[in-house]
Amino acid sequence: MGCRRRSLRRRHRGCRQWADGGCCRRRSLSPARSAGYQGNSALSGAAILTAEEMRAAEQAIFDSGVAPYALMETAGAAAADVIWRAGGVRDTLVLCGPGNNGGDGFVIARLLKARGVPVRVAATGESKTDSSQKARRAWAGPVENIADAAPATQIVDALFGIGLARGLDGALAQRLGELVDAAERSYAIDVPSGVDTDGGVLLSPVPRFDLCIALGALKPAHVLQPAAGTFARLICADIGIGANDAKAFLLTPPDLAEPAPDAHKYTRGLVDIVAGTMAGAGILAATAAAHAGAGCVRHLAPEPTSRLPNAVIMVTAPDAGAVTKALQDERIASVLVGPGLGRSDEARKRLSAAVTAGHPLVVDADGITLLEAAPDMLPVGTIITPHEGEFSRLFGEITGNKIDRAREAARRMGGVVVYKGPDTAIASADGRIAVWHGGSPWLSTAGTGDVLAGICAARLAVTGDPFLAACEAVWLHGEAARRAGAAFIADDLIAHIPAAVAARTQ
Ligand SMILES: NC(=O)C1=CN([C@@H]2O[C@H](COP(=O)(O)OP(=O)(O)OC[C@H]3O[C@@H](n4cnc5c(N)ncnc54)[C@H](OP(=O)(O)O)[C@@H]3O)[C@@H](O)[C@H]2O)[C@@H](O)CC1
Ligand SMILES: [K+]
Repeated sequence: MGCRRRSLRRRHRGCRQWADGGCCRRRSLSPARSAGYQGNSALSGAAILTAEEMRAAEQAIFDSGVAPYALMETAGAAAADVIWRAGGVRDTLVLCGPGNNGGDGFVIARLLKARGVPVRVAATGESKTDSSQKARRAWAGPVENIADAAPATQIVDALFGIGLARGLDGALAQRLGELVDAAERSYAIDVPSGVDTDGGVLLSPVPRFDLCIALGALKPAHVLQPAAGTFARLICADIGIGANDAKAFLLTPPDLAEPAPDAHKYTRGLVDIVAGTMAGAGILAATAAAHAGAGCVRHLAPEPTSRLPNAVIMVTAPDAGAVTKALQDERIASVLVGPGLGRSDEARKRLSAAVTAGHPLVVDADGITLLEAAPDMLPVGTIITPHEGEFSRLFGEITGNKIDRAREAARRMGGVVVYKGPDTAIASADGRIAVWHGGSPWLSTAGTGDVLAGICAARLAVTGDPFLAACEAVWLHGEAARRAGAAFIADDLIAHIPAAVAARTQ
């Protein structure tokens, strides 16, 4: 065990992938700002702040002596700079709401105009905050009524940000949609107007923007569906917000290490897959585990099969007693149970054998279903990988957004929850949360969950750290899918795991 851990110590690289200042989803922060997050193991990505946390972070800046209007100028300048670089000199219409998001819009309009961009401004009505009134006064041009404003090549949505309290009224939502549809390029300032910042849901119809410019930090709406689907690309502009107290972070690519020079298959990690009657799922999981860095994988199934890779050791374990016996091996570094397990009484016994064996554990699929709303029966540190339906069956109703639900579930079970979906929240019982989003939509195909569970088991065997293992697995799974391209099946996905591992190995 000690040798295995020593050989696989690793560090994440912080936000190096964003150092190019690229303007795309999952490329957002400056390296200088992200450096502050590096102390949080496996959590070196961009901070995700709720509206309340964002206001607290802003207040900290004000308390340090920065005037609110100065911060608005900083935010508007950062956004204007992005729009200038992306759009250059194109006729632009900036839509301004009554609050500080609208104030940002007036600053953006003024600064773009100063750069020679033909800019018009349309507002919903009066500006209601001190800062937004100041920004409006500094805008020297006319202010049109949104209802009558002519379309433009570029649209900037500065109607509502984190202060949106309810859905837009029908006429305004429709007008916003028409203007965005008519434009060649569209930008949402901070969040697209109509999305619930914390919930990640749509409070009224929201058009799809080309680019969302998050101000200061990411918000749940930037990473959780369906809100995260309302823009094609995302950039987070640095406005000097300190987010060291953030509880949730964007998942970043892991840094993996080669096996130690003196490694052998057991020091690299022996993974046992406790399979059941539905052979395919267990085979997918075992094959994925074997491709994700484990030293050795054993497949414990009721029946022999000829469909396993030669490198996977087939162990015929016809009943739970045989599973218990096979798991009495101190070399085992992790056990996966669930894929293809079935839901019979015998499956339940096999699950029990896996759960009580005393090894680091990953539970997926039927294993989760068989727990029957008793997640606390799992050993501390277990990784579970539920999709939406499995999560609800296991934990029942938990309030809050997906990040909140994952956090509470991890606390209740005392382990790591990989709450799967197009947005996957990875939560640890100690409160750490990483969110992965923006992956290939082709992952929505049968068997990919089994592959993810197998990768989790491999990384758990390699690292001995459940949260780190889950973070690595989710990233590797998403990266393998990206490399697999379109219309792949789960079997194809496995072939791309080694390249994903290689891409992150020093
Ligand atoms: N703090 C700072 O200095 C900085 C903040 N920054 C920026 O400020 C943004 C947050 O600003 P904010 O808090 O003023 O809220 P914001 O999103 O503009 O909207 C609130 C207004 O909208 C109104 N309203 C709400 N829902 C509505 C609806 N459905 N239909 C109609 N009206 C509705 C609401 O009125 P009420 O609910 O009272 O009726 C209120 O008047 C943030 O996202 C970032 O862009 C940056 O500049 C950095 C510096
Ligand atoms: K907005």
